[in-house]
Amino acid sequence: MGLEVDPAFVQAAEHRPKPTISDAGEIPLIDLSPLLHHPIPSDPSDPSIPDEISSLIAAIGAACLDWGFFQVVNHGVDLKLLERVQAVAREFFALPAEEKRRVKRDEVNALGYYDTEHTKNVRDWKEVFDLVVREYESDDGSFRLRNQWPDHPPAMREACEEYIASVEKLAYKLVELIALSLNLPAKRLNGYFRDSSCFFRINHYNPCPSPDLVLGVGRHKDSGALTVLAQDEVGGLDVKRKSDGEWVRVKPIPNSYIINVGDIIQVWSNDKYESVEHRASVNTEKERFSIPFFFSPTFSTNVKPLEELVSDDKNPARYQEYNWGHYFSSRLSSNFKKLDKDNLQISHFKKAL
Ligand SMILES: O=C(O)CCC(=O)C(=O)O
Ligand SMILES: [Fe+2]
Repeated sequence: MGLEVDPAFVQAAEHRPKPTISDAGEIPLIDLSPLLHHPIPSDPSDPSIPDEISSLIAAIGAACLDWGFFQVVNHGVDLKLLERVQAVAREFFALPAEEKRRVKRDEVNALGYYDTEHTKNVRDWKEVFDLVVREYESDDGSFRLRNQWPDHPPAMREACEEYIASVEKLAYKLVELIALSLNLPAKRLNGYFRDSSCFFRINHYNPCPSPDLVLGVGRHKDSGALTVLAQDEVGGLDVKRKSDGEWVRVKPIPNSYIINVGDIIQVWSNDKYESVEHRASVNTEKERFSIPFFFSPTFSTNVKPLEELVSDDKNPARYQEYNWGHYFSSRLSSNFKKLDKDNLQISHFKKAL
């Protein structure tokens, strides 16, 4: 295949997707149906926890430990809500470019439509629509998160808001199960999300003449606490398998969500649950949509390893505290355009032990 794309999209040779990708060794598939019959227990050491729930907590703990990624079914989010978002997404991205650009992100307001995002300073083969649950403006007015709703399709706002309300409930359940798997009270982490900075995105990947040279989203780790991702039937999400560093394609499963641990859970758990690199590959034939919900704490949160999970002698804290709001705004400004420097990573807060 020749160079049929703008060089701004072309990945360095070592980061290009291989023509064949392993679909062996799939990420764990977890059935959340025990939650339909039992409440989430509050205390991990409660002797009356039903076996079904203990097994579920153990499966989530093992998936976080071994993969940092898993898929869930019987998750309680009504499929119709997702289908409505998929329908409005299809309509929105099919609009003429000038129509989409009327709600375009800019240097101050980071929300709306955007088609020139960079991951690690290489342009992504994608266009996105971003919104937040809670709007925000920095004290000096230099950074703003203000939702921009297009005139078309008119149902976009309602479809997104209803979907997000339901996915947020799922995210809380998962955070509680993850807390229990770390032997913490179920609601140990909930307070951080009270005025959460949740971020919602619709990714649209057009077919590409050179899928061997570009990526829909370059390799990255999600910087929030937990991501709840819906992908369509096309497939293209690749996860870096922890056991051997190989890229593995995540097979689309109807009516499932892909869950991954973000950098904040990695820091809270003092590296027990690692945030794992992933990317989106594209193809020559089919457009693809993916819809991540990034569940993240209040911007004022100072993120550091949880005190209950560290001990000065055996397991000292591996990170210095960092402020989530500063981190988030720095990451957002680094994906706005190509820069000459690397973006902020949690490794910058790693302590020399
Ligand atoms: O498209 C996908 O499957 C992954 C998207 C992703 O990783 C992201 O938006 O952070
Ligand atoms: Fe991601």
